[in-house]
Amino acid sequence: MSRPYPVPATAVAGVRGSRRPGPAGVGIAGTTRRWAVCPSLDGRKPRVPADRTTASRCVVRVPAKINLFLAVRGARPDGYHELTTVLQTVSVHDRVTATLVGPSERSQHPASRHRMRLELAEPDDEALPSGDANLAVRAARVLGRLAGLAALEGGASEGERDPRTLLELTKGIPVAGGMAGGSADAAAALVALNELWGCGLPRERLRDLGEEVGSDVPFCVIGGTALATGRGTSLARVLCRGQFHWVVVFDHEPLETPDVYRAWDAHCEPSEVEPDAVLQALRAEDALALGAALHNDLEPAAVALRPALADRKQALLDKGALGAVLSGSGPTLLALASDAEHARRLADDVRDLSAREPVVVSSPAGGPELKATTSSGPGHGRSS
Ligand SMILES: C[C@@](CO)(OP(=O)(O)O)[C@H](O)COP(=O)(O)OP(=O)(O)OC[C@H]1O[C@@H](n2ccc(N)nc2=O)[C@H](O)[C@@H]1O
Ligand SMILES: Nc1ncnc2c1ncn2[C@@H]1O[C@H](COP(=O)(O)OP(=O)(O)O)[C@@H](O)[C@H]1O
Repeated sequence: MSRPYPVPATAVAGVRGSRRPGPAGVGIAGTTRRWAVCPSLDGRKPRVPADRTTASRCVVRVPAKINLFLAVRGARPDGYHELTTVLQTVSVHDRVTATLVGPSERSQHPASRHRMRLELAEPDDEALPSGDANLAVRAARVLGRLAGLAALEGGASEGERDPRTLLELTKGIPVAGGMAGGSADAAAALVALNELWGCGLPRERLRDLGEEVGSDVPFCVIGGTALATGRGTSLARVLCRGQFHWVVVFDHEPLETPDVYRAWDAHCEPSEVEPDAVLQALRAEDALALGAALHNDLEPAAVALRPALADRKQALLDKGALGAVLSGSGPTLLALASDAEHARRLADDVRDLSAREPVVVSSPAGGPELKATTSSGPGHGRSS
């Protein structure tokens, strides 16, 4: 059993101000928009923009993440673990579509956005949780609370004809695979609904809100490459030159993140390894050096739960990967190739390692992207 990691009071105190409305006269976006004060369920008076939002449908494409380096410094008193990790987005994507549904003259009226039900479309993957257990729905509630969307809180309906916000998820990222699929959907939901509901929050503010939903969500909101500390939510951007090419090897069964951290508690000790070699390799666009520097302290914990992962990782190295590492809490494994062509050959060579076909991806892959906005309301009705 490892010793608890001493955490400064500020680190466990909660989200930086995100539950509080801004000071009088300052909107949540910190801009000079006009604001209307709306009642919220818990008596606070968050502010929402009183502008006329015209979007009726927003589609956001969001990439998965991998951990190029992950050191666990110890268990914290709040149930999390203190980390140092280098995160990067990769070209495996989910898509989140947010649509205003209902009688058009009502759902398109700005006031309707203040009292609206939230619905998650039937997921196409049965491994996906429905309702509030889904991280995209949780993210929507966090933003809805800040924006004063009272009906989102209780989900109360005044009837089928009420306008509502429909969230639809199209999954490309494996569920519970260590690639932050749920967190990516939460990040995409924040970006899509920020647009759909006309909140006008800057990306940095959405990033801070993400902390209320999960440790990986703030990174998924900004994307790219970052060094994260604390429970994974204190982020600093990292310079990465060029692109890296990977083979992603999936597993047939998911691994749940809390189980892997519990296995770390049982089997591992805090480590002092630092990410300097990874950071240097990213700056230098040096795949060989990056392969040698890949590191994940959660690997022995995941292997304790799923012993076959050790042999699979060794097989990737034997087949010529520059390096191989568990993605986050696993069970997905990442094999680094020297270029795109090497990645394709490697993927062919490791086809037999798991039941699901390996995929070739590149990194970094940017952040959540607003792919389409369908406009409605006076003078609109077009897609962009
Ligand atoms: C391991 C990592 C590495 O990036 O990613 P995944 O493999 O899950 O993608 C993260 O630390 C996972 O982040 P995320 O999946 O967002 O975790 P959260 O929802 O915040 O927490 C789920 C549970 O994981 C454990 N947890 C998570 C983060 C952390 N720093 N310490 C922890 O001990 C806690 O038991 C927590 O209750
Ligand atoms: N939209 C979602 N997509 C995937 N998983 C989700 C989602 N919402 C909630 N989850 C749950 O979150 C947990 C972690 O899933 P995910 O983020 O995909 O993996 P990981 O934490 O391993 O990166 C799983 O138990 C999954 O059921």
